[in-house]
Amino acid sequence: MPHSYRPTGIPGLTREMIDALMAMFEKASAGAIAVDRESRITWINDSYCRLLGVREVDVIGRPVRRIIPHTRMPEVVASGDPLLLDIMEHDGQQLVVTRLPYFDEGGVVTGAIACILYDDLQPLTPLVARYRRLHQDLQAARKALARHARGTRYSLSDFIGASPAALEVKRKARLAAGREMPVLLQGETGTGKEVLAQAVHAASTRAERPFVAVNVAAIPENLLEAEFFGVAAGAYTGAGKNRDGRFQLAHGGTLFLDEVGDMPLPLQAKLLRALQEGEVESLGSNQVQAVDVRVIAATSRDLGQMTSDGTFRSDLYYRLNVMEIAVPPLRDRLADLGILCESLLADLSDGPGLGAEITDEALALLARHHWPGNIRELRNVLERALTLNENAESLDHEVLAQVLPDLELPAGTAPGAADDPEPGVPGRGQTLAAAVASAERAAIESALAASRGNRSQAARLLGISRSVLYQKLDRLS
Ligand SMILES: Nc1ncnc2c1ncn2[C@@H]1O[C@H](COP(=O)(O)OP(=O)(O)OP(=O)(O)O)[C@@H](O)[C@H]1O
Repeated sequence: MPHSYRPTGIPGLTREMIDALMAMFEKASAGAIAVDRESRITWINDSYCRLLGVREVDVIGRPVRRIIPHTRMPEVVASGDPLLLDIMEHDGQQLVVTRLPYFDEGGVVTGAIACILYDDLQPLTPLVARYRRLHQDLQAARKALARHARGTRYSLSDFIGASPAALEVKRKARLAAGREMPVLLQGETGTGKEVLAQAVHAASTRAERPFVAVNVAAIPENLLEAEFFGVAAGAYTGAGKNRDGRFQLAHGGTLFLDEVGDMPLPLQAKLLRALQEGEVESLGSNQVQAVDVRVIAATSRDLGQMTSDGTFRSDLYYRLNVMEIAVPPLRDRLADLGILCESLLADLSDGPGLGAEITDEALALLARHHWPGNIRELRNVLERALTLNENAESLDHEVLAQVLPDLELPAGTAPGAADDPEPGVPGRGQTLAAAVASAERAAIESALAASRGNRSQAARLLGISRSVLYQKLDRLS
């Protein structure tokens, strides 16, 4: 066997030094053993003999592996490197061991010594438990980082709900994740379409690739094409270099087309071509680029009706609608109100078990609201209630009655309303910015309620463009 050398200048332990340490090993360890350069046993103490169930005379001179099959002493002899801490299995028992090589005067490995630090892992339980916890935290942090890197925050467990309607949505989402087909998510604003799109991506084989979201309604019409397909250098004044569109950015991954029903007809034709051919052409370029993109589209509008009206291409509709997931409005799954509130309150207070609970009367009050803004609106309502009720342990119906837009509640159901500010009217002690934000929020929610969640109509009622309404909704969520 080739013998290892200690690099010159770095003294190793000599047999003499080991002999001096032997007495300590004898006493402190649950067993100690030494081997020569051929990994034959040269010395073994009584406690190790007892542990192995052998007699010293029977093992001296024998290859150590014959007596202790899982020992790594031969490795230490061969490499000259110590194995300071290791767990070795022997006869179903786990032993914590340390192994050190020793050297002659010339720095050549002449053997190794091993001793058992613990023959019972019990004293190490707190350490092992701590290690496990740290390991789990590390895994969770790695996952969160990976999600962040690929642009998703949600997985399927973030779609909260246990009602039959919610379970059906999750079942379909799981099915969609296992296939490559396009998915169309149909549902009102704030029902969780983006949560689902991200969850489908995160559970699909494309999970490690990009997730790129584009809200068609939020982008001014004249910029949509460049946003989707990119711009070639010199395409127009100011286009200094090539700029990738969302399609190119999503290559290999998933493109989430939110509010696809708001796409102008000419762009629908280009989108259809990109999906059919798997290639795109940047604005101002005459070259096509191959793209491999899975599309998940979402809409709050009735695309079927739009195809009959001629405002949405039926060929594109069939292309996108290979698998449809109808996401129910909150009012149709009120059974989920309790767990939704629990989860949203935990989220708003930075962790489960922290923050306020919600009383049964408060839940009953919430169940009477129509929820035009769905879960986004529920989240906002709870957030405002928490602000009003900062130090209380539970949110009761009185607090919630103050923050629910009264439009959607029968008259007289807001106890204490006489003392409260009108919706949209600043409360005492509010800053101007907070008062303006709260008035704006109330106006938007009222408009959404009046238009039953139809955002184009709500934007008209508010006298703003759809894209401005979307920007405001984004800031509110
Ligand atoms: N089932 C759910 N469980 C927990 N949170 C949800 C759920 N659905 C929606 N949310 C929360 O509600 C907010 C709105 O969700 P999301 O953006 O996915 O809705 P959307 O249907 O895409 O809305 P829009 O059509 O207006 O873009 C987010 O804060 C999201 O976390």
